[in-house]
Amino acid sequence: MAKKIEGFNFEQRHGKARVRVARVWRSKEGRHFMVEWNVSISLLSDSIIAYVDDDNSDIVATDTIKNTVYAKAKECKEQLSVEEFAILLAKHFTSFYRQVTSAIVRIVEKPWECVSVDGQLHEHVIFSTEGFKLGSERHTTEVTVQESGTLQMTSGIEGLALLKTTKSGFEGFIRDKYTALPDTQERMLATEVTSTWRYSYESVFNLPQKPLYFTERYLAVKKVLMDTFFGPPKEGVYSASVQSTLYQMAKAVLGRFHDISLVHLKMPNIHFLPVNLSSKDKDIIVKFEDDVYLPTDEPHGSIEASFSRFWSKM
Ligand SMILES: O=c1[nH]c(=O)c2[nH]c(=O)[nH]c2[nH]1
Repeated sequence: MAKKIEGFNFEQRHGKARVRVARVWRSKEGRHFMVEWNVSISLLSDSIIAYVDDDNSDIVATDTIKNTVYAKAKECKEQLSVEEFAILLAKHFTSFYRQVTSAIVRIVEKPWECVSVDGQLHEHVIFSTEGFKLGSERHTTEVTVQESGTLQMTSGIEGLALLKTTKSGFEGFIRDKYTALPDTQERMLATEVTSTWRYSYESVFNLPQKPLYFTERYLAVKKVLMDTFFGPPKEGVYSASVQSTLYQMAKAVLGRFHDISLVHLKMPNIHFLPVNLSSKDKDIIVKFEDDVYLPTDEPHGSIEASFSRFWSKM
């Protein structure tokens, strides 16, 4: 909350950013589960004496904030979702310290996946898994918890790179003296999806109790996003633009998951340029026939949008 000091508005928060922690759980059967989290915490309070009076008596040291991440990871005896861990931390800071009015916890989970050999989990196949390999897309979450227990909660995905080699076109756009792009009904469509979705749970006292509920939700949302991008397995689905595909993806998420009230999608259009090469004397070296492309990182088209239900508070 903004405070007035000496004729100025003043807002403040403090915390620790990028606290890295890994946690392993070992089941009775000898299976290993592991997560690696990168945790950033901000604490909000009404106290400004550290800023204006050189009085640190209301400050939770950021070193203490960091240590709490490890202590709470240790206390979690059962595997839990990244969302649950974020809420657990935020609840701790708002209930343990009278100065703290709300806590914002953001966590990025590194995509360690169990290694499977020939389709089976490695190492004594049934009883034990100790091997992991790094995947690509990352599961994210950000929760804000107030001392009253009021909750705002989003989850998301970063770095979900998707590409299809057909069933994509772009035509009928504005044509003027600067336009060079031809209409096409056949092109490569490539993007790297960043998405966040807001859950409608508004209190820490009113959350699904099923273990790993939010991990399951994350996997289900990812599947809906991907299935909508690619369409049904045999026939696929035609994309008239990144905008249209993005809308279909967002609509599918809101249509499918009743406890998601808002979805934001950022989908850069990563260009694969047709290669046409000819020599100085006009001999054609390479003629593009939807086969040879020049992949590029930049520039890229930038397309993003948010969709929410009418009753959403956002
Ligand atoms: O799907 C697209 N949307 C655009 O807005 C755009 N602009 C462009 O040059 N190519 C594309 N493709």
